[in-house]
Amino acid sequence: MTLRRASSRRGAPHAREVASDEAKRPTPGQLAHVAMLLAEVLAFTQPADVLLSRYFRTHPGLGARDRHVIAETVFGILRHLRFLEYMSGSRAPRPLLLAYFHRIQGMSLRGLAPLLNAGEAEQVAAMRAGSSEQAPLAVRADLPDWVVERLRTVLDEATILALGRAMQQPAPLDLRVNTLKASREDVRARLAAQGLAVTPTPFSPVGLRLVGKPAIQHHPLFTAGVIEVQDEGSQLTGFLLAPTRHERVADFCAGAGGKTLLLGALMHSQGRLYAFDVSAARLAKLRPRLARSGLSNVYPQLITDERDARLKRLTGKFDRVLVDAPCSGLGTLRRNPDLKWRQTPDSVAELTAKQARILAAASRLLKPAGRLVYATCSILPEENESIVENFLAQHPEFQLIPANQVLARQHIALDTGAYLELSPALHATDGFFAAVLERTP
Ligand SMILES: C[S@@+](CC[C@H](N)C(=O)[O-])C[C@H]1O[C@@H](n2cnc3c(N)ncnc32)[C@H](O)[C@@H]1O
Repeated sequence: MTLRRASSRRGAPHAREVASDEAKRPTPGQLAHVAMLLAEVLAFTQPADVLLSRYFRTHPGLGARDRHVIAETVFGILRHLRFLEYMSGSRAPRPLLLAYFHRIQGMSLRGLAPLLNAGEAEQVAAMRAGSSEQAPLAVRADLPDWVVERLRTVLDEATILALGRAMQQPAPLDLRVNTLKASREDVRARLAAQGLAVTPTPFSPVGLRLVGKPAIQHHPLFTAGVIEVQDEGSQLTGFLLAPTRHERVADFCAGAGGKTLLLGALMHSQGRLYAFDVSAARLAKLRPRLARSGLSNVYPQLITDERDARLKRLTGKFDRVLVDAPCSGLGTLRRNPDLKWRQTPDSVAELTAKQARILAAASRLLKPAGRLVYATCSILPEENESIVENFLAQHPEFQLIPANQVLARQHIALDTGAYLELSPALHATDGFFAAVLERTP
């Protein structure tokens, strides 16, 4: 409404609006693909990015522009699903995507008209009138009710709303510079000289942040192992563990090795760094990254689970252990907006039991005075501080070392208190949690 009045005053009724609607308007073909893909995605049986890749493989005729529009629209709808459902009163693909173009993309009814089927103009007109101002907090924050309930135990309403809204924004692309191969400043200067908008990350001393989403995977700096893609929050776990040369270090849940590579570089490729994981497929992805990185101190180890006999033989042998625990991933909604609808209270209950078992098993690897870092990319208190508090209650031989002090010793000016707790609303990182624990000497 406001936009219309403003246009009329400038004496060119709707001209800008029409031009902008035309730029935003998908083709009927693109819209049909979005509706088909959305029907699969909204079943929430598999991750949205997996379904998206499969859809593009089975529709090879789609051009780059089509793929871009389809992917952006599906992810845009997932980011705003709760609000769109509230506005359209439906979870069917067609009303959701019309609500998305009208209420999120700001397309007018007139702009949408060429795409509408019979009866849909009335539906869209009804959506225009609706407001979410009076809606429950969970709708305004675009989060499931059960997540909001749990957040309410530790956060006030305004913080939950800010968090939910920040999670709706796409994440920037954070890079980690492999300091074995180059300095952050050198890499920044090279990327800037190529016209990329790049700035140093505010907290991690080895991070760079890129605006937009340039395809960095084929960049010579990437293929030469000088840069890796890694969120700034993840980078900071390395600085909490702070491994030094000549130590024996374990990355207990190494996966494809995002944090392993950073730890190896902080150790200057010296000492011994064991990368444990239960997934052969994930450890296999670590191999080419290791080859690019130039690290020679990393030993990938496939284990059956946290009770593997090999781990028993290593009891009391490590100086530092990182537990980057399997978690709900609810801190990564900027990248994986479908996760908020794929996780449930039951799946989180299973995860918390596993997290407690893994943390207890990993702690047994430490020498006296050894350091343990427990980290998740979750925002739920039960996966974070509750796990740590229960662990400390059952393991009096460990104590909590304030994360802000550990970071300050490394000249990282980031004070979120005794725990590292990052939020996209405050720190422009994923939602992230980490605690530093030390075994008494
Ligand atoms: C959050 S991901 C790790 C991500 C990885 N650290 C990185 O930075 O790329 C959690 C990992 O824990 C592994 N995992 C699950 N159960 C485990 C267990 N019982 N012991 C060790 N690792 C486990 C999963 O296979 C998964 O790779």
